Amino acid sequence: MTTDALISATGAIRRYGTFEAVRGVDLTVRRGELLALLGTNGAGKTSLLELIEGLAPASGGTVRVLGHDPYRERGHVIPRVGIMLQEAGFASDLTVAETARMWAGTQTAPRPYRAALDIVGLAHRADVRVASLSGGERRRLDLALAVMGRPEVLFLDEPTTGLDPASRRATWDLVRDLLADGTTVLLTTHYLEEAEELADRIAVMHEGRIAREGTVAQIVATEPARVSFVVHDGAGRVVDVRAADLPPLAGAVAPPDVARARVSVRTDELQDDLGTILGWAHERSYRLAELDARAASLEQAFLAIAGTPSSAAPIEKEAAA
Ligand SMILES: Nc1ncnc2c1ncn2[C@@H]1O[C@H](COP(=O)(O)OP(=O)(O)OP(=O)(O)O)[C@@H](O)[C@H]1O
Repeated sequence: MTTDALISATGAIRRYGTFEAVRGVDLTVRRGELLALLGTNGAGKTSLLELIEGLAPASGGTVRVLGHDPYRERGHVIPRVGIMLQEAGFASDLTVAETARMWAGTQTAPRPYRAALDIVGLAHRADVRVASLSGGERRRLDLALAVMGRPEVLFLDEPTTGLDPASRRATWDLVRDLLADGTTVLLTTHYLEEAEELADRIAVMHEGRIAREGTVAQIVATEPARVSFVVHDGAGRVVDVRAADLPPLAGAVAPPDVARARVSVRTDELQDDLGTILGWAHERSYRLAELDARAASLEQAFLAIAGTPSSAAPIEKEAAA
């Protein structure tokens, strides 16, 4: 993977009337990587994606795809990108094969249309009318069309919504194959597992801004780890421990919580504080039953970002500008 950016947004803004849905976003997707754009409903993902796909002009800032303005220089960009929108408008009275063949006719150097249907597992439905496809099969037809022209850059807007687990995994395998072939992918999804499986980097959008960006490890590192346990004595009886009985924990972000004998600690220093707790238990010949120590999950980090109220300062700054 080289470091050149095939997609970049700098201070990108999208307004609907006076409402600013995208509030000065900086984003880069490098050649050959997959960036997953996450965010709560209404965070501005689709509004941003549409700027990058060239479907709408930016109200401010700069957007570049393959070195071009995707809206004003659409003719340079479109032949080199594949777009899988959330809702595709197929002619429902055409068959799958007719739809694919027609789409292939619009591409510069398409895959054979049957090969495109084959890689999404839809070849056996070639003669079925689009109107008769299931929701998941339509999604796969969308994907077949998006990859038909062997795009350098692929936009996937919630590609596995409505797919069963097996089809979802098959789609992930296909995306991995495309990445291995050097395709650059910008993906939006509400499935955190999908982002963890596929993404080189993740950007979490919140209220029109990129709230956090990085690898999964970098994003979860910003959230405290958790340790929880129930203290037993040597005879296996539950010991009624209080928070004040525990040793000082250097990384604890809040006092330990004790609920129905289960002690929970949130800490920024998992290894050190776990060592302290184990030493404390050992000295007292306690057993730590149901001991669970784990780093933060992507879901935890996501929920923490989603629960953050609108960052007042930057918005006020914009209003004053
Ligand atoms: N055409 C429009 N006119 C006015 N407001 C709009 C328009 N399209 C979107 N919005 C608003 O802009 C904000 C961002 O919407 P957007 O669809 O980009 O969010 P999203 O992150 O893609 O959400 P979801 O996950 O629900 O698809 C929302 O508050 C939405 O109501």
